[in-house]
Amino acid sequence: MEDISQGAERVRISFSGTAEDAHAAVEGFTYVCSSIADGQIVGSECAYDGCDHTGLSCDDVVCGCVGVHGAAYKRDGTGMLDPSVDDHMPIFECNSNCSCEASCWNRVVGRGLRWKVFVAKHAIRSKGFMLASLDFIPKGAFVLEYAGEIIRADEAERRWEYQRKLKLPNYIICIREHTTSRIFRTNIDPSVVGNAARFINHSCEPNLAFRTVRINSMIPSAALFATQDIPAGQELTFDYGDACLISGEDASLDSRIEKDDRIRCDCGAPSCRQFLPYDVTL
Ligand SMILES: C[S@@+](CC[C@H](N)C(=O)[O-])C[C@H]1O[C@@H](n2cnc3c(N)ncnc32)[C@H](O)[C@@H]1O
Repeated sequence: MEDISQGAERVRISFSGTAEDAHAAVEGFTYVCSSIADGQIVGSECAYDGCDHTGLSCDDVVCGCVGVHGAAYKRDGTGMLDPSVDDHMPIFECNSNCSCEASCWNRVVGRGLRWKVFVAKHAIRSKGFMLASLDFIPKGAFVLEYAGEIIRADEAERRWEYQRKLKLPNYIICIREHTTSRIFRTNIDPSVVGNAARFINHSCEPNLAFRTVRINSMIPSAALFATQDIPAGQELTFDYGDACLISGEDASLDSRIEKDDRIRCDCGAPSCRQFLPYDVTL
């Protein structure tokens, strides 16, 4: 096992395999625990007000954060998503301006990785590396952020075109949040600067799903939560078509692309859609 994590990650991320495999996995990328945005991205400097009740736990009667934005987590301090809350709603966690305790139940993604995960070569060669869990992870738990460079749409398109021409693996995801009046789009590229989430493969029947979580700025963290109980040793997957946080929209994307550009999906799920979802807007 070779450690590829950055010191600030709360749980060690290790690689199982040969030293050569470990080297190949981490070659050419820098480890970060959460996404980084350059100065051109609007909102990266915008910290919002925190709550003010030193030493107390937050509840929606006294907490400004939860009172304004609503609560998504159970209040029992386990960090689990509350299943009764609409899973399309963005999450606002207590942030660095809040005076509540570090153990506040509304701080989950902000506290970082809690489970042990590892990178390994996938048994199916075409899938390259994969990420799997060393721990049992319960349904509703935060697993890890999809961290990388936050880039503008034109830069995402340029990078994607480059990767497509060279037939390189695609790591860029575009998260879309739909409101009644507009769509907020966040492009994340972990190709060169990223964390262990860049090793997560697609599955048409995944065990993780995205939620957008705002902590210290209006730029969301793309946080992956367990959608089912995940036994220790199981591969972690998400649906590449689900980065769009509105149900159903990705279904139309496959029919609008060139046949040559499609990557055959080897997820092996009974409902496999045969090709990896593809975002034509990149
Ligand atoms: C975000 S990367 C995932 C990590 C990648 N396997 C690696 O070795 O770094 C996405 C790439 O992994 C491969 N991939 C992911 N899921 C796959 C699947 N279900 N079937 C086949 N290839 C897959 C494709 O090459 C895709 O472009």
